[in-house]
Amino acid sequence: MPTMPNLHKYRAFPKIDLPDRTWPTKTIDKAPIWCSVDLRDGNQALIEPMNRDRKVRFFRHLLAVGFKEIEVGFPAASDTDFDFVRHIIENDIIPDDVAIQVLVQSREELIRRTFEAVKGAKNVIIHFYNSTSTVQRRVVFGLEQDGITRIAVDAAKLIRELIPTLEGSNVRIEYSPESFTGTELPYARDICHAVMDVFEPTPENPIIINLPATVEMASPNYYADQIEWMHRNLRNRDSVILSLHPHNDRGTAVAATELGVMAGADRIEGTLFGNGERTGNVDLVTLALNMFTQGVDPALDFSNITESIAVAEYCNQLPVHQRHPYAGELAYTAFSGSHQDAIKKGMAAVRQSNDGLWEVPYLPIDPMDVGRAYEGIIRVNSQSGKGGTAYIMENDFGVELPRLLQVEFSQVVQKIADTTGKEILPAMIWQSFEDTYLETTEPFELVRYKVTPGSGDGMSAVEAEVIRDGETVTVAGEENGPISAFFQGMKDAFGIRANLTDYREHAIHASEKGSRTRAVCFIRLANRHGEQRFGVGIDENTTTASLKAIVSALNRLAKV
Ligand SMILES: CC(=O)SCCNC(=O)CCNC(=O)[C@H](O)C(C)(C)COP(=O)(O)OP(=O)(O)OC[C@H]1O[C@@H](n2cnc3c(N)ncnc32)[C@H](O)[C@@H]1OP(=O)(O)O
Ligand SMILES: CC(C)C(=O)C(=O)O
Repeated sequence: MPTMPNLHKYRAFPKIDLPDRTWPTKTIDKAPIWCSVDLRDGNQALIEPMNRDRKVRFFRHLLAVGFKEIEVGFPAASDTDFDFVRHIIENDIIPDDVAIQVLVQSREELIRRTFEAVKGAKNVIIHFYNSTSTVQRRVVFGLEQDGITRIAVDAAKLIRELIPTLEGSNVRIEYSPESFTGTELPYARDICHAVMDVFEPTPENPIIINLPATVEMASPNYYADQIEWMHRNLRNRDSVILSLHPHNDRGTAVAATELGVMAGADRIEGTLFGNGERTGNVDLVTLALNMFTQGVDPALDFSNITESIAVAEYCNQLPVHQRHPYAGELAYTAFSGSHQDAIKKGMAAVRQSNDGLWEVPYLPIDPMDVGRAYEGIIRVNSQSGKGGTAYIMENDFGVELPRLLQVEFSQVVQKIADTTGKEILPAMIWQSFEDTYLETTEPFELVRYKVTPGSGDGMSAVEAEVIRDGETVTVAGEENGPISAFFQGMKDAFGIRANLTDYREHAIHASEKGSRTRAVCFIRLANRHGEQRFGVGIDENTTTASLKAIVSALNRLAKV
C-alpha cells in the first residue's frame, strides 16, 4: 500500500489535560477586539515589503474598515518601518481613537529605538516578545526556562522605565510568549506572570497577553484547550486582555481562532485575507464575515470587499485567491446545474418573502452585502443545467423562458459546452438563442403582413408575404385573432399539419442601455407525429412577435 515516507520523523501533539473544558458549548455572540497586523506580520512575509506609500494606503484602508488597533510595523527592524511610523505620527494620519502598535524583540537597543519611533503618538501599544517553546529554548537560545524568563523580565523592566519618555501618550503594553503553542502551559503562564509582575496591570490599565500559534501545530481543539487553560490560570484575569495571534500552517487558523474566542479570548490579531508568514496569519475578513452570517455585528465593515481586495493585492503584491471565502472572484459563482437550479429558485423565493432573511441555497451571504453584484452568480459550462441558462436569459437579457423551452434550449447550450469544453459566456448564450430561435429563415421567412377586420364579428384577417425556399408566397387566413389567422393561412398555403400546444408572451423591459420595451412571444407547435418544437419571436409589436414565433416554430419543426 502506498504511504508517505519518513513517518517516523513526526509525532502526535501531546494531549491537554482539561476534562472540564467549557468552550465546546459556547457561541460567539459579540465581536472581539480586532488588531490588524497586516503592516507588520503580513509585511514581514512579503517578497517585497511595502514601501511607505503602500503602507499608508493600507493603513488608511484599515481605518476605513474600522480597525482601532493596528500593528504598524517593527520600527527597529528597518528605516522603512521606522520612517513610516514617524510619517503617520508627524502627519497626523492616526485618528485619536486609534492605537498604533509596534513590535520589538526583547533586546535593549531595539527597545530603545522603538521608543524613539513612537514619540508623539497619542495611543500606542508597545508589543514585545520572546520565544518560549521547548524547541526554541533548546536550539535557538540554548537556555533553560529561567534564562528565557530573564530575557522577558529584563525587557519588561526596560520598557517600564522608558514609558515616561512617552509623556503625553497613552501607552499600553502587550507581551507575547512567542511560539506559545509549543510551550508547556504552566511555563507559559509563569512567564506571563513574571512580565505582569513588572507592569502591575489593573482592570483600568490592563496588559495585553497575546498567545500566538506562531506555528499552528495541532487541530483547533488543542488551541482552544490551551487558551481556556490560560484563561482560567492567568491571575488577575480582569487585568488582562487575552489576545490570539493564530497562523494557518494546518489550514485551520479560522477554526482555531473561533474556538479560541469561545475558550475565553478577548482580542484577535490577524490580517486581511490571511497574508502572513508561510501559509499566513488568520484571515480577519473571513472571521468577521463568519460572525456576520450568524447575525453578530462584526464591528468591521467589509461592505466594499472589492476595495479591500484591491488594496491588499496592491500593497502585498499577492493575489487574493479566486476561491477565498466571501471575497474570491468565484465565491458566489455556481457552474453546476443543481446548484444553479437551487440558487435561481432561492433568489426568487427571497424576492417574494417579507421576512428579510437571506435563505438562498449555496450562497451563505447575499453578495450585495459585501458590495458584489448578482452578475456572475451563475455561469455556464458543461456542468450546468437548464436553470443556469434560464437564469442568464432572464437576468442578463430579460427573457423568461417557459420551463419546457428551458429544457429544449439547454440542450443546445450543452452541446456547445461539450464541444468547446469551455465556459459559455452570456453573449454566447444569447448568440445561440438568436441562431436557434430568432433568425431562422428556412424554409420560411416572414417578409411582411397586414391585419384587417375579418368578415364576422370579432374576426381578424391576415394577409402575409412569406418566402419559402426562395419563392415568395402570399398567405391569407381569417380567424378569431391575427395569430390563429396567420397560422391557419400558413397551414392552408403549405399543407402543414401542426397544432399549437403552447403560447405565452411577456414584455422585455427597456434596458438602461436605451433599448425600447419589446415583446417576446413563445409558441410551441406539435406535428402530426406528436413531435414538438418551440419558436420565439421578439418585436416592439406584440402581433409581429407572435407571427415571428410561429414562423420560428415551423422552421424548427421542419428540421425534426
Ligand atoms: C513570529 C514573528 O513573526 S516574530 C517577528 C519576526 N519579525 C522579524 O524578524 C522582522 C524584523 N526583524 C529584523 O529586521 C531583524 O531580525 C532585527 C533587526 C530585529 C534583528 O536583526 P539581527 O540583530 O541581525 O538579528 P536576528 O534577527 O538574526 O536575531 C537573532 C538574535 O536575536 C535573538 N532573538 C531573537 N528573537 C529575540 C527576542 N524576541 N528577544 C530577544 N532576543 C531575540 C536570537 O537569539 C539571536 O541571538 P544571537 O545573535 O545571540 O544568536
Ligand atoms: C510576535 C508574535 C506575536 C508573532 O508574530 C507570532 O508568534 O507569530
